[in-house]
Amino acid sequence: MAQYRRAGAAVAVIRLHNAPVNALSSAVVQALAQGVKKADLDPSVKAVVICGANGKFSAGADIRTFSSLQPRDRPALAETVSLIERSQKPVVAAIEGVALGGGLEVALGCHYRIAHAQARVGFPEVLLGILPAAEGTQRLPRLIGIPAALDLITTGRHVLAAEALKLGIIDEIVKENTVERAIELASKVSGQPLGPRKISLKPVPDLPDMEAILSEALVKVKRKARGRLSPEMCIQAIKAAVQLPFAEGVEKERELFRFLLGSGQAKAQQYAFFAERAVEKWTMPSGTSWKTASAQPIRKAAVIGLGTMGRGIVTSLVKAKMLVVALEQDQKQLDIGREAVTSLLQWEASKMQQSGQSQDICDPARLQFTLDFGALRDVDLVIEAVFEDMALKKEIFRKLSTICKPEAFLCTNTSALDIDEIAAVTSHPHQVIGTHFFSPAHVMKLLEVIRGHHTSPTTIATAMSLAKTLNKVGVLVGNCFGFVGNRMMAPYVEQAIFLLEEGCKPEEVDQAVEGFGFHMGPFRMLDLAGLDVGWRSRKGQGLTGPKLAPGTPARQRESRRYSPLPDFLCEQGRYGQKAGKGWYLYEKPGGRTANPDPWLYNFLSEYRETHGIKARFVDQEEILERCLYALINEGFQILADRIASAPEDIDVIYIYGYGWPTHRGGPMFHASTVGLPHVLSRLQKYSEAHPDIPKLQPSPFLKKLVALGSPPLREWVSHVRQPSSKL
Ligand SMILES: CC/C=C\C/C=C/C(=O)SCCNC(=O)CCNC(=O)[C@H](O)C(C)(C)COP(=O)(O)OP(=O)(O)OC[C@H]1O[C@@H](n2cnc3c(N)ncnc32)[C@H](O)[C@@H]1OP(=O)(O)O
Repeated sequence: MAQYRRAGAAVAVIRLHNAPVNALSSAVVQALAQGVKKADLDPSVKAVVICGANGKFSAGADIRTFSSLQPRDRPALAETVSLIERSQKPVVAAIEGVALGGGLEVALGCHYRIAHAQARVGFPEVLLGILPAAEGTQRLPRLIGIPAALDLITTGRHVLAAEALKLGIIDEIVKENTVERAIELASKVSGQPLGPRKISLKPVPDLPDMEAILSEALVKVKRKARGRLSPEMCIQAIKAAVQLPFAEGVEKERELFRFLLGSGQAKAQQYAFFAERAVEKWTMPSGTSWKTASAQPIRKAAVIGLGTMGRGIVTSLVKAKMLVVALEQDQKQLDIGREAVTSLLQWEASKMQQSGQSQDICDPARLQFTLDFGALRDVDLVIEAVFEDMALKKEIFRKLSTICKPEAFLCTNTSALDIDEIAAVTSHPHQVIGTHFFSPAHVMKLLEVIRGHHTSPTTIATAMSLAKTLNKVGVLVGNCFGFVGNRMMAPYVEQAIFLLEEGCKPEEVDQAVEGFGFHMGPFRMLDLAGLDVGWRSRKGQGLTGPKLAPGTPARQRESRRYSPLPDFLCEQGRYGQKAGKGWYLYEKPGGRTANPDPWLYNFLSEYRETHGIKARFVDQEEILERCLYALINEGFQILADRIASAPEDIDVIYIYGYGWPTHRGGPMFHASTVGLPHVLSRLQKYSEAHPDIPKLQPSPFLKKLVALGSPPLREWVSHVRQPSSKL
């Protein structure tokens, strides 16, 4: 838990030990405190070094134990940090790997801090719905001043050693032998006065406009937080550091921590933290899993199509230091794509420079632009990113199947199309897989990885490992129309549009959803994505356009309710932001400010009149419930169909791909929080009111879970019916 040893005659070294990240469990904290006391009592020890095993200082408090923390208790970690600072002998932190959260708080209790050049420090607690509660909100402002402390504590961002040195968090950077150098420093400073090294005794550096800085910070975090409490509480704690003596500031910090810990938000954010890690450990319905499948190395990759998606994918691959071949169909498109990728890479390089990272990502030698399919002969993996046209995709995969080396992995970037149909045209269907990137692909963290019927475990492992290499979260899902993300999105968008028919305005629906915490409501999202995308898909499905049977009622498709509203908008060229008009009006084509549009109000009134719909007032509760519960209901069906192997998969997809607010933990977590019987009863009510909307009819799996007494979320999949044996 914490090893105590002597280094040379006069230095004691305490090494934190709790694989894999030296989380500060109560046993580790206790052992650390014992080590510090032992060193203090031993007259032959003149100085102490604290370090971590396996090249990591510590990733902070053990998050798994938070649910059992008694909010009334003074955190033992805070006691220990204070004990370290009170030590009569100099204590030096030797930081390798990470010092995060409680790990950094331990380091701030030390009198000196040395870090390896690759080490990262930070206070990510805000991302877990809490705040640094081992006196971190009181020490950091004293050490680095209010503006920098506000930035680090309210964003949770990690900083590299170089930036930490600049900020004054650490005293020295070393390229190797961090612990040895710390031992040297400890020996050198032993006997020197410790008072000036105790951060708690320092005043917070004063600034003339302190009040204004704090108020501005509050306005900024409130605007960004979308209902998340922890950033605001972090500011209150930092304010206490400015206004109160250290001990009273610590009391305030504790009070705010207790409040946050007891809030549902902390639970949701911590669930999301572990869900993100759980999805890496994928399992197929056959039982094959990450444990047995091994990924193949990818050194050289190709991207076909340099539209918005392709450009982002190329940028991601180049950033991950791969060799990349970028292919287009004609010179003009290739030149446009090359220019766009170059400017994306320059932008990325400048961002990396600002954060002190090396920026050698733009090395042109690693990136080849071509019109020639022959250049794909030696690539390890191809990502096809042309637009959503099955015939085109099949033509490309047929070609790839003959040109690429037999062991190459063939990925299709699609948001809905059938992976098996694409794989069927190749000679190696087991090496074909869906990789659904989200736009912009070099920014968005989600990668939906879709296994086809024949996709091999090695192909899956390779695609999941690619996600990690690209610094994305890969989630493995099954093959069905829309997979997980878009399949659940469809009933949500459908409800939003039905609500317009019934009397809402787009901004009313968006406000309700944004008030819940989404970054964007459904109509702003549709305008951003482009209304023509859905229109093309509906035409493809024969729901509208030339394939629609003559005489089909305008608002009905196969006895189900259908709204032609988005089709009408597209017929008018209202494709959304890019056209300057869609569900909203924009200042110009490509403009970003969504303004309510009187034309649309008239259009909606006329539409209702034509179809004999009497507009009614719909309250916020109904708007939210119909949109969100329709989406959640589909999530239960997806679990029952084994398209997602666990609720965590769905939640991670929604948090990282669709802007579901993290402090609500994802749709399935949200359902478990509001209670499955509640979700069921609301769906029953709405489906009775709208019997022609099948997506409001409660999923049989949801009903089953309620009948079973609503077991906790982690038990849900054990109640999914196993496919019947073929024997
Ligand atoms: C009592 C309260 C008093 C004071 C307040 C202090 C609060 C805190 O300190 S809260 C914790 C703050 N720290 C963090 O938020 C860091 C969280 N961890 C990470 O960001 C990353 O894990 C990492 C950067 C440290 C390492 O990343 P990577 O190498 O990609 O590994 P993984 O993320 O897959 O993690 C490996 C493994 O470790 C588990 N884990 C990581 N951190 C913690 C932790 N703080 N507590 C418990 N467990 C942790 C993680 O879940 C992985 O395990 P599983 O694969 O089994 O899930």
